[in-house]
Amino acid sequence: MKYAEEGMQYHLAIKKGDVGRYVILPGDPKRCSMIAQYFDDAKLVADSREFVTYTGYLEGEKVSVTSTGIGGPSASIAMEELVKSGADTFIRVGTCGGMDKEVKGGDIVVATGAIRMEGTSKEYAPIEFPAVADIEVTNALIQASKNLGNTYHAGIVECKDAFYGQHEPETKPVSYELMSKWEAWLRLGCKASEMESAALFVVANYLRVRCGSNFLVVANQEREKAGLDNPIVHDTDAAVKVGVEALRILIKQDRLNK
Ligand SMILES: O=P(O)(O)O[C@H]1O[C@H](CO)[C@@H](O)[C@H]1O
Ligand SMILES: O=c1cc[nH]c(=O)[nH]1
Repeated sequence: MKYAEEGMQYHLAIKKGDVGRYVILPGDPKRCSMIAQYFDDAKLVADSREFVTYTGYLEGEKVSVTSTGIGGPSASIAMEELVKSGADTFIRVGTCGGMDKEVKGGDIVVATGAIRMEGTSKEYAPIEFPAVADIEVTNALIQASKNLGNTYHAGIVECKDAFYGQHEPETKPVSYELMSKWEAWLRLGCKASEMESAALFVVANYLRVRCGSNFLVVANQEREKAGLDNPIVHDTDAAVKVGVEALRILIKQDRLNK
């Protein structure tokens, strides 16, 4: 595709050499500078649309952080252009809403797989293909949560395109479908709801790269509905620290396995 100058990626405005093989993927562009603070010698390398990229070092290895924006369409663009620029290992660091009643605001959720109730992954793979996280990245995220003493939950997350379809389903013309599917996801033990992992996991499988996800739980609407205490937490630092620690684990493991 030739929309940009030779070697420059059209949306992210990065080229080969600008990013490391390891990339953290937050949704929110403003989370990038927070994450880059944990890198050594971090530099802003691009700021284009919703895609902000910093590159620095962890354990002496070149690493980057790029925001994906909200939803599968922009997340798939970020992953495609990062892979074209040399990346092969991704950790999404996001926020989510708890679903299972055990999952509380302030906890960490590590996704083992994602429900594909969004549109982007369907333009990559038939619906029978599962959106599954990479096992090495997932194990590193679980180990990182343990190392840092976080309360964490590993399991399936739901991905959808409409944030307000999750939070105000009864107001939508297709409430019957949104509410009955939500009930099924709850009965199946789904941990949390977010928006990008299904697309990222399917695109990662297609591109033969590794991707896992961890999230800060902002709150849990099911706890609220049941009259249980429902802490509301917006500070994503705990999830950022888990993502950075998991990257350190992966870098060391990859060196051993070389
Ligand atoms: O906090 P981020 O990483 O953006 O993740 C979550 O927050 C956004 C919705 O508020 C969606 O992108 C969802 O996946
Ligand atoms: O409830 C939430 C919180 C963050 N992101 C979501 O998609 N849903």
